[in-house]
Amino acid sequence: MNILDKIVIDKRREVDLRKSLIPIRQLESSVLFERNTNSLAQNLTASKSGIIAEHKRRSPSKSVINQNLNVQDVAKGYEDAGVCGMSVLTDGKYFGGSLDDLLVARASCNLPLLRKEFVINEYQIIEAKAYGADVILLIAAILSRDEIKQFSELAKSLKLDVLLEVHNEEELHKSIMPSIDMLGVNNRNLKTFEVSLDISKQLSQLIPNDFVKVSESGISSVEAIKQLQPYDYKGFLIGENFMKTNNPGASATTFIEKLTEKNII
Ligand SMILES: O=C(O)c1ccccc1NCC(=O)[C@H](O)[C@H](O)COP(=O)(O)O
Repeated sequence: MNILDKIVIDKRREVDLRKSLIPIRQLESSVLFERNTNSLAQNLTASKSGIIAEHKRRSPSKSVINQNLNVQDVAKGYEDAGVCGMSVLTDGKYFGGSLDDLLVARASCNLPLLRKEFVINEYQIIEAKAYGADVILLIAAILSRDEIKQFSELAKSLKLDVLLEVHNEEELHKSIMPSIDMLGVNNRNLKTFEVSLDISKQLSQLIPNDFVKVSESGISSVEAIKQLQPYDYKGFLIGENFMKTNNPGASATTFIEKLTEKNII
């Protein structure tokens, strides 16, 4: 069994447990549920750098990345760096994240926040809103077309942006629908962990222009952004490259400065 299948099996158990502990009506009565959300898609369209910076302690492909930081400092640092949005991993077992991380990030900055999660149930979308997210991730590899439609329409009804993630042509074709705001191409194969920017390059021409294009994973230099820009990507999701340093915010600042110095943006 590949890692993605394992994550989904664990996630189904986890969501059933969470549902039994905190009913939907309780999530819907939280203060943050009433909050006006910020659009990441709009920020990316207006931005030059397009950086979405991630909070990621560990991952199945790299094991430990950084366990010594606090979410508040990371969120403030990313905001000061001028990134367009922040991605917060909320999976505990495989990434060391939590919904509390999302809550702390929400309290620490005004950036649009992406709940980076393996969404397999509507409940997780209501949770995302209740814990301060502005955007949800839907991963085509683990969802049917009907689920993508149902989940993205629910997210839109809650005024959340939807980032739909694909890794190949088949996933892309099953996912195109009006309730998606951004199409993310993951350069990492989530089953084998192989990473290649060529995936973003190959799939870009198949993505209709009505979607904001985001390239995700394996971006570790400004040269990678330079390579991807001709393919019309407006967003670049970067995790490990910032999180492996002692100060991810400073690292994001330097990265954006380099993009300007080298006339990439
Ligand atoms: O990062 C992993 O090892 C991973 C494994 C299995 C499923 C998802 C995984 N990562 C989620 C992500 O999409 C990345 O955290 C994100 O794109 C940032 O990637 P990177 O800049 O390479 O840290």
